[in-house]
Amino acid sequence: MTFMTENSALLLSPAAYAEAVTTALAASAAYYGDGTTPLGDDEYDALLRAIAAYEEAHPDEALAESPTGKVAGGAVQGDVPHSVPMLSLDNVFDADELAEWAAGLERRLGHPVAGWCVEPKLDGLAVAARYRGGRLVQLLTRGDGLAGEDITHAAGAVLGLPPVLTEPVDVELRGEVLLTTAQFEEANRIRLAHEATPFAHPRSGAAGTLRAKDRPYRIELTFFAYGAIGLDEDLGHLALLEELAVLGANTAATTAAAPTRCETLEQVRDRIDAIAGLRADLPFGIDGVVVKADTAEDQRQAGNGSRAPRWAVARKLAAEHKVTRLLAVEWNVGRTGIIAPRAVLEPVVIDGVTVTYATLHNPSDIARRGLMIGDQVFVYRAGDVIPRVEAPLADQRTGAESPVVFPEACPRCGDAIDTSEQRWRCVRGRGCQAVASVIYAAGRDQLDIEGLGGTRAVQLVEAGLVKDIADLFTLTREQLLGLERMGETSAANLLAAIETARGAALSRVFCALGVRGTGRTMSRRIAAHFGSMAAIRAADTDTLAGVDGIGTEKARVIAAELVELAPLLDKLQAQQVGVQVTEPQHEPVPGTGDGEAPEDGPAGGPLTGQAVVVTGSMTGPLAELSRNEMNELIERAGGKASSSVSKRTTLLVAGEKAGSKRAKAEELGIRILGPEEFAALVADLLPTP
Ligand SMILES: NC(=O)c1ccc[n+]([C@@H]2O[C@H](COP(=O)([O-])OP(=O)(O)OC[C@H]3O[C@@H](n4cnc5c(N)ncnc54)[C@H](O)[C@@H]3O)[C@@H](O)[C@H]2O)c1
Ligand SMILES: [Zn+2]
Repeated sequence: MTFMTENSALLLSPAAYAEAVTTALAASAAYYGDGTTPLGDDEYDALLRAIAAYEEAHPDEALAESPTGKVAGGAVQGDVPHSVPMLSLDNVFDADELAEWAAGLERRLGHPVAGWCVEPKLDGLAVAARYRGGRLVQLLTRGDGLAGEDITHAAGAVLGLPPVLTEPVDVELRGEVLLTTAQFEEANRIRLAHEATPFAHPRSGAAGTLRAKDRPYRIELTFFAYGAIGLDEDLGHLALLEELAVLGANTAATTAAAPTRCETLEQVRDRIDAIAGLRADLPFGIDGVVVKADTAEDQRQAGNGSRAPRWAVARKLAAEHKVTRLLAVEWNVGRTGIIAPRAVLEPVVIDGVTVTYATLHNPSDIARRGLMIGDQVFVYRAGDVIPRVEAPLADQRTGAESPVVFPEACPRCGDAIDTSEQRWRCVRGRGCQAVASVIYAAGRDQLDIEGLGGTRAVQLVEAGLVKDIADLFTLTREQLLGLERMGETSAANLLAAIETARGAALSRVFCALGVRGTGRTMSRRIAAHFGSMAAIRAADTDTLAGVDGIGTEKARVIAAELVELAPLLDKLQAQQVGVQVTEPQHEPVPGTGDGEAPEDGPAGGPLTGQAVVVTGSMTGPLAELSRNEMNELIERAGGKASSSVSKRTTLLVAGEKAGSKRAKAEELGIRILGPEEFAALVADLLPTP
């Protein structure tokens, strides 16, 4: 398919236009049929906008079967005529379009709208439920809007749609049938137990379930009423909803996103924002917020178009489900030895965020969903949840897909995998991590323990002497001498190096922990911000987010890691590691948390107020310093170290072979010093060799 981009799509030829129409019709037929469409809703909407734009530019070429202006895009039919047409809704995509739409409505009315109702746009299927004498006699789909399909057989499984109303009235209820999140999960549990393919997402599950006739199992759905025919015609919309609830039907009034009366457009916008904010926590999916003129009088006066009423509009929210390709499955070993699969995706933007990875929970999850590498998959992301792969679009397979390869040995240490539980685990458990974390912690930019390289780390872990980095500090000479190829001298040297590490700066000890999302720079910032390990441990997510460069998301990860690391941190504290306060203390400066202001470090140092970047190789007194040590030096001197040159950079230390950073600094007129000049500037702070 040639068409894919959002919003910007243009159809350039009659052939492209015809292809787009065919694609849209096929997608709609699948969407309203069994829900197996290959397109995400955003893509479908963009496709329709492109088709409409082409038709506006070339009115003579418009095809009769075009979806433009038709309920359900003209792709579905029905054989039971509706009492009153079941219409769709016009869409707006932002606050400006909403204001424009409202102004148009008020122009048409010739007076301001006498109050609005704002309610969730439930992401399911529209149905009409006919009651005679208070008894449910027929359930219909929307179909093409004029006639629907009879789905009365499904009524018994729909919660909120009473078989008998509280009053013996003749009425037709209209509303949405959907699978709540819990019903969706239960549905897929049931489907898998019956060896049926899982539903790709809740809406398609609802569509399939309503139309299915002879399933050997029952899947429960939920109804929300939002309209009726045959009640008092002078009821405003909110009053009508109340009446429906009295009759026994479920309405959105029972939810956190309850329909709300708004007097002004500003209140409407606030309520839309509020409902959008609730979205991730609602127990069912919404794909927008519906704004309706509330009074019956305004509705009558505005009237209906052929596809949609003129007194209501849907403010669409970004889709939470997107279709993309599963490129690979990665296997990551966690701290406790859990081996977890992760989906690598063709990058896809969901609600403004580019998603490249998604969780797959555990190996059986992959098997259960029948995923294959190369599959088109539905990916779900809402609010702060970790994106997850919902299901493959099995009917989109080309034959080029390949099975997901499950690891036979631990991807980190190569030892065996314990597959007896749902979550796989390296047989070494935490020990699997131990070697890697000891090597990392002993590294030059962390605890800098000379003589503790890869081989030694493996030896120590295998001998059972070291399970985590705290164990290093209780090693004895006798224990070391018991190891192969360990003589008196090496043992003494190693113990001495470990003893030095006991007094390492807080930033280095923190860095040695290998907390996810914190490298050297971040560790220095955290250490400088809090000043002690106790203060870091006491910090909650909000406090952590106050550290320059840590967003809320990262703060949450760090806080969670610190909780997980508590036993290790206790051990380190007992060993007096990282308790020495060697970090420059500093109070966060309010109002300067813009990411680049040189705010860290003690006042009064030679680099106070300077934003410093180092490039090229250092010579002279600085020759021995790693880049991290250079950055530590800059911060000790009151400056702020950064790795890239920007307008805010005030000083570049350029050594030999300085390249593009130097050029950029020259271009920006930034002060440049050679290593020797810089060394002179900070001479008092240089480590004594
Ligand atoms: N992915 C695809 O292939 C594909 C194909 C066809 C349609 N679609 C999606 O469906 C949309 C068009 O479908 P549509 O015509 O059903 O229109 P719609 O979903 O944009 O809006 C109209 C429908 O909203 C529903 N609705 C939910 N809550 C409501 C409330 N509180 N008050 C009134 N109505 C409410 C009703 O069912 C109504 O028929 C497209 O914008 C697209 O996102 C997707
Ligand atoms: Zn392992």
